[in-house]
Amino acid sequence: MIINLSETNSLVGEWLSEIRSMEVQTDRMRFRRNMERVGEIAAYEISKTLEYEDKEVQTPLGIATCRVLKHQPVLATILRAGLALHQGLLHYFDKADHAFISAYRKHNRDGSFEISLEYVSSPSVEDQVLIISDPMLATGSSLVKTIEHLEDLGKPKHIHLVVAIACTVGIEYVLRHSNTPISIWAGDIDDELTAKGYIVPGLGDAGDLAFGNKLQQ
Ligand SMILES: O=P(O)(O)OC[C@H]1O[C@H](OP(=O)(O)OP(=O)(O)O)[C@H](O)[C@@H]1O
Ligand SMILES: O=c1cc[nH]c(=O)[nH]1
Repeated sequence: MIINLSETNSLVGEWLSEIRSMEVQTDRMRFRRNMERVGEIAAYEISKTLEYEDKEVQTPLGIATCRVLKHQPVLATILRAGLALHQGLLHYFDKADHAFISAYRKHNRDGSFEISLEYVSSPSVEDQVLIISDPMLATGSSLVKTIEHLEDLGKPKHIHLVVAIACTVGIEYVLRHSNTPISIWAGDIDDELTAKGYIVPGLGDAGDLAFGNKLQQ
């Protein structure tokens, strides 16, 4: 299932316009906060797909039957660009366990790159609903490598990918390579990818915009 959150009229369109805008991007705090907001909305939408159970709650005046989550999802993110989006999901799924994965593009002299995955800290994902956040789904190689690694630690029941901008090529690549049912929640979807793996029109380099330029590795 692929959900483009910009397809229906909502504030997501407003936030995406700021996230993409060269003028507004210079305000790093707004860039990160808008990423959080996309994560918050995705969390709310994903919450409608999860399992619930009744819970009796004592109020000052009586007993209320409330619908509460049956199981908490596991929230995973890819360092470093995913942190703000992850924080948005965490605002809503505030009781969840977390996984952190470091994946970055290691560039070769000829301009090509491989994904280097160096740090993984994760709870068991066996039979869990796993929500992975990463702002950009470009070629899809970072997410596929991350999913493969997490799947080695256990078989999740379902994977939800939360991204700010997804590229159609990357979406197809991820769906082709996963062994687990996947839903992709994208703030918006673009069709073009440059030879260097940047989404067009996209937004630029999400990690650098949120946290500053990094030295090339
Ligand atoms: O779909 P892909 O082609 O794999 O590209 C997407 C990756 O690129 C960005 O990370 P980046 O490598 O810029 O790392 P950063 O978090 O250090 O900025 C982004 O956060 C994704 O992880
Ligand atoms: O367009 C892109 C592609 C990968 N990573 C980014 O930050 N931006």
